[in-house]
Amino acid sequence: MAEKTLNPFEIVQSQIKEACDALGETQEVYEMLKQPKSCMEVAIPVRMDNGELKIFEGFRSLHSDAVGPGKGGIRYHQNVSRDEVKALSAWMTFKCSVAGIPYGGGKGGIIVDPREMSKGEIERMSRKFVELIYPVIGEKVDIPAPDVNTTPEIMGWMVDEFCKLEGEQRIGVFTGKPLAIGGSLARFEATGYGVALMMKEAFRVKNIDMKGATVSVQGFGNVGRFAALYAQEMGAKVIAVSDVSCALVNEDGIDIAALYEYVNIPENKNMIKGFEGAREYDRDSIYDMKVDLFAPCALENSITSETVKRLDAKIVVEGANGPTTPEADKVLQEREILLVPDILSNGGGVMVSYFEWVQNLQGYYWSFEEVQEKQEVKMVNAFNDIYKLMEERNVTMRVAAFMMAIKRVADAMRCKGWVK
Ligand SMILES: NC(=O)C1=CN([C@@H]2O[C@H](COP(=O)(O)OP(=O)(O)OC[C@H]3O[C@@H](n4cnc5c(N)ncnc54)[C@H](OP(=O)(O)O)[C@@H]3O)[C@@H](O)[C@H]2O)C=CC1
Ligand SMILES: O=C(O)CCC(=O)C(=O)O
Repeated sequence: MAEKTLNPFEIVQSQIKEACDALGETQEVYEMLKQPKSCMEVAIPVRMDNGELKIFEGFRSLHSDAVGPGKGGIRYHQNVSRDEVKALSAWMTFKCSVAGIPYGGGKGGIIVDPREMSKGEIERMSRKFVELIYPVIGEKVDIPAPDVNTTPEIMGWMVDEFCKLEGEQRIGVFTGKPLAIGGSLARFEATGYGVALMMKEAFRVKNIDMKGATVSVQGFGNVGRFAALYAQEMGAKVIAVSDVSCALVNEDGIDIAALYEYVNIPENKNMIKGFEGAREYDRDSIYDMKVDLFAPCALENSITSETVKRLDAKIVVEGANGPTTPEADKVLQEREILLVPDILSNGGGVMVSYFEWVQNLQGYYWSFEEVQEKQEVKMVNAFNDIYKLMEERNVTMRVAAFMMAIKRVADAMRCKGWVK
């Protein structure tokens, strides 16, 4: 039977409800958290290269600013919707809370397939989007960053546009910027590096030696490729990866560094298809790999009540936001597969975005090693705290992460007198 809903906003609401119930939280807290504080919708006019005027639909949602300014990426994708952006902004609130950084949650998105646009068109659209959401973003208001199909280069255009409107340098308003204009070392690698750190912790608690442990990774974008690279560096054998073009399989381990170079060759269009060091299958074959650990690093609703039947793994570490549906969550729990939830495992990106913002505000910059060391300490501590709570309360790791996150946000709302 098909699942009742794959709407990410309904999914995040059910996750909030479950954690509020487990915490014995008040109805007021649930009511405050179950929807964003605001969600701006904009129509973005863009003059295309052929002279035609096209209007794109965009959103910026601020879920909560109880703990601090909103924080979260901007996504360019044809399947972006208002509900998706609202859900992603809520996950950001809880992710920042789990990471222990002083932010609330925000997220933006434009309904667009950037593959069909020239670089000039993407730049004009990005600048116009900033002009339109200018009233609701700011260094101490809501701080965007990259997400699916958005890059440091795009952040560079956006921060330039914002500073023009502001009339002064306010570079902390966007993170994930190029290094030359205030980006942080180790931000580009941060989300995938964090996913690999969480793989290491999950192997440790499951008593599996990471050296030689088998891993499959869905998605070979910013998150997937660095998760695979660092996992390999930590000793794991990455036997399968996929993107929209195909799945690649090599039981002896794929040479991820070589694949990384391959996708960066311009004629390969950022896709893994055609790489010679592995066999090629259709992209969804990634679900059929027998592995110790599966890392979904693409989009929402990857592990559903259908695809979960195909998984043969002991651990799932979520690199993407919202890759597992609630029904699939239950099946993983019944099968005693350890799931390290997105709001913990992909929190490395926003954590290093926070470090970038701190460096911008103080005008003093750290080394690559310093950033990664700080990231590792914070993420490993968060893993241990959540794992302990999971054991104490006999809940899943996802529920434990939401419980920890919601408690911190609820405490902040109480201190401000917003809820009882
Ligand atoms: N970037 C960041 O810092 C953070 C990102 N995230 C989340 O991680 C996920 C990935 O983001 P990011 O890596 O930045 O995005 P990218 O756009 O860089 O990469 C997305 C990847 O997913 C692939 N993909 C899309 N659909 C499928 C599919 N059906 N099967 C297999 N692969 C697929 C894309 O393939 P192709 O390129 O061929 O289209 C691409 O390789 C998202 O959920 C995002 O919200 C979470 C935290 C931080
Ligand atoms: O780096 C950031 O601020 C946000 C990254 C993001 O969008 C996410 O974690 O989903």
